Amino acid sequence: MAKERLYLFDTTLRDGAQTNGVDFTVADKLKVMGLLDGLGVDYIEAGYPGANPTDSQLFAQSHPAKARVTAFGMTKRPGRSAANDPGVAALLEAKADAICFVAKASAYQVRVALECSREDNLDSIRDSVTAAVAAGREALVDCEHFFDGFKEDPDFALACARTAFESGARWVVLCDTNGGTLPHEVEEIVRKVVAVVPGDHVGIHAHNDTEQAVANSLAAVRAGARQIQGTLNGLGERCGNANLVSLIPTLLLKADYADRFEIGVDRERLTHLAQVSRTLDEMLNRAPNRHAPYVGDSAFATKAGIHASAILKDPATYEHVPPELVGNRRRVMVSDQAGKSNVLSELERLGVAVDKGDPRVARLLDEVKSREALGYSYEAADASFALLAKRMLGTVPDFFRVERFSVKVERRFNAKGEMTTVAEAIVKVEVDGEVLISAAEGNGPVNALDVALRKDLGKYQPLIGGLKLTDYRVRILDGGTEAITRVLIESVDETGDRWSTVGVSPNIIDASFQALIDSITWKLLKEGARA
Ligand SMILES: CC(=O)SCCNC(=O)CCNC(=O)[C@H](O)C(C)(C)COP(=O)(O)OP(=O)(O)OC[C@H]1O[C@@H](n2cnc3c(N)ncnc32)[C@H](O)[C@@H]1OP(=O)(O)O
Ligand SMILES: CC(=O)C(=O)O
Repeated sequence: MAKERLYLFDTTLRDGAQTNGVDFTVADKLKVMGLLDGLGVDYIEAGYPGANPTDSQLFAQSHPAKARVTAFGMTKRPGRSAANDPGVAALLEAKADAICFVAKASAYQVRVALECSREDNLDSIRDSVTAAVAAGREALVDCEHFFDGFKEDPDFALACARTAFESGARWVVLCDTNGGTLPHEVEEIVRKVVAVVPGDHVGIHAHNDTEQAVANSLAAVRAGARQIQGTLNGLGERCGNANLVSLIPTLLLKADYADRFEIGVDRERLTHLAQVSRTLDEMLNRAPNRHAPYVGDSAFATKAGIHASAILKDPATYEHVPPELVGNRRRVMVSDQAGKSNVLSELERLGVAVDKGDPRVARLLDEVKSREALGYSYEAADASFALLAKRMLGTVPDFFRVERFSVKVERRFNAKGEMTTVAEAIVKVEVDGEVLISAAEGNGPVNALDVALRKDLGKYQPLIGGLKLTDYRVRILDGGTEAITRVLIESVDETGDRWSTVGVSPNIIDASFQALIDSITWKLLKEGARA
């Protein structure tokens, strides 16, 4: 049986731009358009020409893309014709393949927000769509508040949808604008709409206010809608829009959808999905959601020993799809929830071949569990675990020995007479029988200690030149005076490799020192340094 075509409409650059804290530049938008086009979405809603200088500038140039570049804006205002409406004029002038008009589809919204009559609203839809089609553009109508409007007055909501379709709109998009509609309601209402407007002209635009935007989009498809609007990483107003990064793999990998529908994204492009998702987060300076379905760091990670044991026999035992299909990877972590299988898997990743029956595996696992009881966390500190494992297997040389360190924090007047806080550290290390003393200042005690430690490591100095600290996290594990501090440090080197190390102590400087020493030692081991 021939598959039906399902269209993907991305609004990362329009509804996504309405996300609290998100602010795209023209350059950002062009980059995201490239990512989306590479992925294979059908429509890219790039912004709202006339609403702000960024979007006006963006739509002043044409965009050679396989996807249909779409300009968003409202229908003409009541009381004037489309030909006399500056908002509609900006849309018609925009260099775009398609125009998506937003129009109210709720009698209540028409009365309260637009303060016009129902007939005026229908006229705005009719006149605006007709003008866009006459100008040779593909027209879409986002029927705002459609589901709430339908519950209140189905005839008026349907009249809005029908007017859009009969005026020439290629797509009539049903919007759950306030995001409160549930999947069973969406399914029921969309079935009624497709009896009036053919399903291959109906789209769904779901918001995530009850965390069901993805489920609502799938419900609409089951009921007959054939366009899904959504955003990368679920960006969007308030709680966001339907997340295309979750929807795309579901449509391609789950039989109920994959067997019936074809989308513009193919299995090869799907392998870039995790990268696309991370690139957007990086551009927006947002920490990626570790628990994001399909693409998050934890999406295919397991801590539990029982799971790890089965995964090593066959990954399908605990994975709903293979991670490589979406460009993600499997992670088997070592922690206090682990069994020997977790340790073996991690050792294999580190290139260490050990037999499951080797008593050192059980000893290493016991050591990890006792240390985790003291506050260490190895699942978040891959390099510290690797060092612990390699030490127990006897393969870590003593590259250097820190004989002593001191750190001083002083608040004093500087030369300009301003009060400043200065941190200074002195470190005495022995490398190959040679004693080296380094002193450094820093913007805080840990920074001063880090700089002093890495200032002179004798013969190893050329190997650690590109090492940098990129993240420093502190967690106090017990309250009160018995508090234990856990420090997690992330480091990066000149090759872009990243690793994390951990230190635990009642004293924050001491905990930081342990994590710093592990980081340097891991770098030397990675470089193949010899003692
Ligand atoms: C559900 C959604 O996400 S819809 C998308 C919403 N996105 C945005 O609003 C982002 C971009 N918007 C903007 O930059 C500005 O709102 C602009 C430039 C579009 C308009 O700005 P202003 O002219 O100052 O109007 P303002 O934003 O205060 O109010 C919106 C006006 O549009 C009217 N309006 C709202 N929807 C529609 C519609 N579908 N058709 C016609 N008019 C509409 C409102 O009634 C209101 O009219 P009023 O000024 O007579 O009260
Ligand atoms: C159009 C739109 O973004 C909405 O109704 O949610």
